[in-house]
Amino acid sequence: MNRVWVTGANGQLGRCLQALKKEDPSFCFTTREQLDLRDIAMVAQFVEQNRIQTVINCAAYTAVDAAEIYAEAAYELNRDVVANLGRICKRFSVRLIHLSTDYVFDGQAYRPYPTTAACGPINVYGRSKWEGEEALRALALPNSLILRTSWLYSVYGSNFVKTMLRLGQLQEEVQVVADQVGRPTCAEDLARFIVTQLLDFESSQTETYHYANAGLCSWYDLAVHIMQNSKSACRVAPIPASAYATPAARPYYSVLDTERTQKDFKVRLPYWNSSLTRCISQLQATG
Ligand SMILES: NC(=O)C1=CN([C@@H]2O[C@H](COP(=O)(O)OP(=O)(O)OC[C@H]3O[C@@H](n4cnc5c(N)ncnc54)[C@H](OP(=O)(O)O)[C@@H]3O)[C@@H](O)[C@H]2O)C=CC1
Ligand SMILES: Cc1cn([C@H]2C[C@H](O)[C@@H](COP(=O)(O)OP(=O)(O)O[C@H]3O[C@@H](C)C(=O)[C@@H](O)[C@H]3O)O2)c(=O)[nH]c1=O
Repeated sequence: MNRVWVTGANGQLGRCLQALKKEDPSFCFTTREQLDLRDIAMVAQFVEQNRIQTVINCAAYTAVDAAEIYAEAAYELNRDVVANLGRICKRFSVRLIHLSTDYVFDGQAYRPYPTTAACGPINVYGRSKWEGEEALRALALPNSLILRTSWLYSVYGSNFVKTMLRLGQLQEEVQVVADQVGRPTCAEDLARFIVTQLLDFESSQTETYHYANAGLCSWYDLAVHIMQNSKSACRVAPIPASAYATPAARPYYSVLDTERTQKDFKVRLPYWNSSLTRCISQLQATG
């Protein structure tokens, strides 16, 4: 039995993985309250005592704007904790599936970023995630991978889709940035990909893959789709990022090239708009 440990179990992806695997006795899930990953001794003990063979690290500091102010906390979780987790995985010969982000890129490209493209994060969150990636690559963990994804949403937690649904009920108009483009990704699709494709992944070192839903759009396009699908009368007005001040800069173009993933795992990636329509229906059905 492959003993799998999912960290960040209360997060969006963690909860999607729970929805798929909670009843599977080979899986265990921990929240921050149950096991704070900053406690290295506890992490090592947990891995050893539970004879963990695979870790899916969904825990992260994901508050992009807050990271600009609380940079230390972001680096602690996204870089230092990841490096420690990697060392523990190496010591106990554990496979690590680590999640990362499109925000490791600078957004100046004009075609999708392959996994081999140079990174150049433009905010603290992106830099802290990238430094976490680099720490893992330096460890060269066998059978392990860094899985970058982008613009995650789900029925759980807070995300752009749920924010727009809420604003769509409250406001007559919402202004949304139209010059930042990416690939919205349904966390449920991602969770399914992880459990069906990655648990017996083999490699001699830590590999990098991209998983995102197919197609691409701007935040504005995404908001329009959300309002239309939820039958909201709220107007969506396109604005440039320069007109929407945020503490963190966001990349203009952070489209992940998923070709390597499609080729190596022989998978087709669902289109962002069909997965999004399904998620909106789920959210509306549950009120
Ligand atoms: N959200 C997105 O749009 C994207 C996310 N990603 C990456 O995907 C992964 C999953 O993201 P997502 O599910 O959205 O993230 P969430 O922010 O929803 O979940 C992260 C989880 O990490 C937990 N956590 C925070 N600090 C600690 C700690 N010290 N010890 C243990 N757990 C801790 C949080 O616990 P608590 O609930 O108690 O705060 C939270 O449940 C992350 O690596 C993220 O960087 C990549 C691209 C896009
Ligand atoms: C709420 C709102 C946001 N925006 C803009 C701000 C920003 O440019 C863009 C997205 O804003 P958010 O803060 O929701 O999304 P953000 O936190 O930037 O999302 C990112 O999260 C991290 C964790 C990732 O890894 C990324 O892949 C990405 O998903 O939309 C508007 O233009 N109008 C609005 O009313």
